[in-house]
Formats: sequence, structure tokens, C-alpha cells
Amino acid sequence: MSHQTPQTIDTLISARWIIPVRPAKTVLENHSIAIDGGTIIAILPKDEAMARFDANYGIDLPEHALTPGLINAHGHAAMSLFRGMADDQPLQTWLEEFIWPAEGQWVSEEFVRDGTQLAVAEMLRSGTTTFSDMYFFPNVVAKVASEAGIRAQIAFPIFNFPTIWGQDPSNYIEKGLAVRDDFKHSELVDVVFGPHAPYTVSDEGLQKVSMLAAELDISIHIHVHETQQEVDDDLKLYGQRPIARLNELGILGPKTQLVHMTALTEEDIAIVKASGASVIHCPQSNLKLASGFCPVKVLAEDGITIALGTDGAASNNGLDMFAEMRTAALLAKAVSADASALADWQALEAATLGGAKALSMDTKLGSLEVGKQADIIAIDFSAIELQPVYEPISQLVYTACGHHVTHSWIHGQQVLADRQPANLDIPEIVAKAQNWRDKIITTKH
Ligand SMILES: CSC[C@H]1O[C@@H](n2cnc3c(O)ncnc32)[C@H](O)[C@@H]1O
Ligand SMILES: [Zn+2]
Repeated sequence: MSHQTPQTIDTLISARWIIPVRPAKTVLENHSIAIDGGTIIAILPKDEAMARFDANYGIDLPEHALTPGLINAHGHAAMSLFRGMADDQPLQTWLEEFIWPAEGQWVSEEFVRDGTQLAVAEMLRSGTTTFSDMYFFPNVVAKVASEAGIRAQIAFPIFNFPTIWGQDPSNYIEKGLAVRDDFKHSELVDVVFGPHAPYTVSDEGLQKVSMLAAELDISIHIHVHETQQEVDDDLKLYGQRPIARLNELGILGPKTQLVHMTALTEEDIAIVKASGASVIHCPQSNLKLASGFCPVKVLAEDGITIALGTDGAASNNGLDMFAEMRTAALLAKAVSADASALADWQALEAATLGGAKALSMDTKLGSLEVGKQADIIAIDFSAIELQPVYEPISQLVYTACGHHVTHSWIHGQQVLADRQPANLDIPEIVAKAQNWRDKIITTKH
């Protein structure tokens, strides 16, 4: 019998269950993940891993499940500082009477830094390892994400009108591409186009975006079809439904991410399918703002990529992707009157591989496979409310919450240990959030 010298590696994580997402529905028991240079180099039974590898850091989690890190495919991180400030309003009232005036008064680089840190801490503590963000001062968001060690797709905002961060489409694009340039060597940050919505960007602005996105091969992230009113307004103003208009303007393509997508007709869906664009479903925000329903069962049957997003904490009101998975699964069943719609494994796939596909990151993220990045979370299944465990995937989607996540790794770096983020100062973040609340509340009354 030959005894080979163990291979020295960076990290070996062993756990009771591993849910790799690919192959679909797979659950491995008592396996280990070997990581070196930020990449998964092997997934194998624990006893074999012990013999084959000599890890600089090893951890055994006998009551945990490991999954790919969750991908929150749509949000406005800094808006966490507006959490609970304007509840129980429909979208347009919420935006025009509460949020946009508050943003006009309060948003600054400091606001975005403190709000994004608050959001990133919450996301890391609930299993998100990649988030997509659309907000003012994307340069600040990119810096906060890099420092925290979390992966981010940052969609720089584009409007037809001036805001605190830009003047007109050309100016927003120029500033956004400068941020992209600043982070072009970053392992964690990707910067993409973020035209806000069909109702806030003109045809000319959208055409500019589509031409540049095609030329530079950059993704486009846009709110679309959030409500029936948006569709009716577009019909009145342009004589076209938003999807047909965006298609004519060249916005739809395989690297386009369509956020919300309620009030869809068969023709809208056919256009999206033909374009290869992805849909980012935000069920909790859609429910809270009474926006409408995204027909995820039909979209999934058509082979359209579905990712999940929380939207900002001012319309959710949290950033827990476990809650989003559960709501997505329950809502899909209610809307389609089919209890098998968006089964547990499909909801998990939407929050992992679906997100990675939508963000054009699926060659490196979204599943636990050899050669992919080591973006991994550990969920503690020992809690009383998770007993007994028949089906780990069911438990993740229908029972677990973000607070069951105890550890996470991004690009092989441990960013959460025993629920404590490695690179963020929680007491300081809480104190700053409370200071903002104190300032904002005094001017409200
Ligand atoms: C500066 S870019 C982001 C911009 O979008 C606003 N916003 C937040 N949530 C929504 C939503 O659900 N639909 C449309 N716009 C939204 C946010 O307040 C910022 O102004
Ligand atoms: Zn949004």
C-alpha cells in the first residue's frame, strides 16, 4: 500500500451536509471542501479529505450545512438608513412623496458609506456573499464592499434629471465609467450600467446606454415593469409597452438584468425570452409596495434565468435572502395556484446559480464545484426550530432564517466567524445608524 504525502492547502471545511446546487437537488453527507488560492480544488468524503490534504486552516462543522454564498441580485444598500421611515405606501407615493425628498435632503458620501456598511453587515450575517447595488456615490459603495471583503456588482445610476450624484445621462455615464476604471483590477467589485427605469430615462439616454454596453461588453441593470401603472404610463407617453420599447432601443440582451417584472403579457415574456435577458424577482418589496406579481413559474418554464433580490431595506424591510427565498417559493405557488411551483431546490437555485447567471458570473460563482470561487456559507442546523431534519434543502428554504448562518468565506477568505463579520465594526455601525435616525427624525416632525 502506498502512502502519498498530504497536499498542503489553505483551507479545509468539513460539514454534515453539503448542498452544492450543481448537480441540482444533490445533498452530500459528511464531505469536505478543499480550498486553495481562493478556489475550490476538491469536494470529497471527509475521511478521504483528511488523508489527502494538510490544511493551514481546518474547520469541522458536524451540525451544519454548507451552500454556495447567496447572491442578492438587487438592492440599494445605503437605503438601510431609511428602514421603517415610510411604510405602507404604494410605489409612486413612496418614491415621490417620501423617499426622493429624503434622499434630496440626506444623501451624501457619508450617508452612503454608513448606510452601505450597515447593509453589508446585515447581508454578511444572513448568508449573502455577493450583492448587486444601484445607488448614488457608487465609488463609495465599491470602497465599502472591498474593505468588508464582500463581492459586489455595482450598477451606477443613470437618470434624465440632476440628482446629488449627476446631471444628465452623459454625465452619469462618464462618472460611472470612471468608477469602473478605478476598480478594474478588483477581484470583488464589478461596475455596470444602472439606468434607473424606463420612466426616468429618455429614449436618447437609453440608446446611449445600449450602444456603450454593447461596445464595452458591460451588463445593464434596470427596474422594469414594477407596476401596472408604469405600463399604462408608457403606453400613454410612447404608445408602446416598456418591454417592446426597451427592445427597440437595444437595451435587452443576454447581459441585461430586468428587476421586478410584474404585469407581463405573453408577448412581453416572448420578447424577454428571445433576448436572453434575466429577471430579478423581488417578492417581498413587490408585496409590501403592493406593486404586482412576477409570474416566476411561467418564466422558469420558458427557461428564463430568475434571480432573487431584496430591493432596499426601505421597501422590504430587511436584507435576509432566506426570507426572500421562502417568500418567492410561497408566492409562486399562490400566484399560479400550483403547490409545486418554485420548489425548494428551485428557490435555492434562484438565490445562488440564478443570481450568478444574471450577473454573468456563473463561470466562477453560484455553485460549489471544483474550479469555482470559494464563496461558501455555513448554516447551523442544530437549532431547536430546525428539528428534525428530513430534507436539508427543504429546511433551508421553508424553515431557516439568515440568523442561522454562522460562517462564510468569500474568495476563500473567512469573512464571518460565529456570526461576527471579520472586517466590520458592528458597535460603530449601529451607533452611526442611530445617529442618522436621530438627525432624520428631528427634521421629520
Ligand atoms: C440612485 S439609484 C436608485 C434609486 O432608486 C430608488 N428606488 C429604490 N427602490 C426602488 C424601487 O422599488 N423602484 C424604483 N426606484 C427605487 C432609490 O430611492 C434611488 O433614488
Ligand atoms: Zn430597486
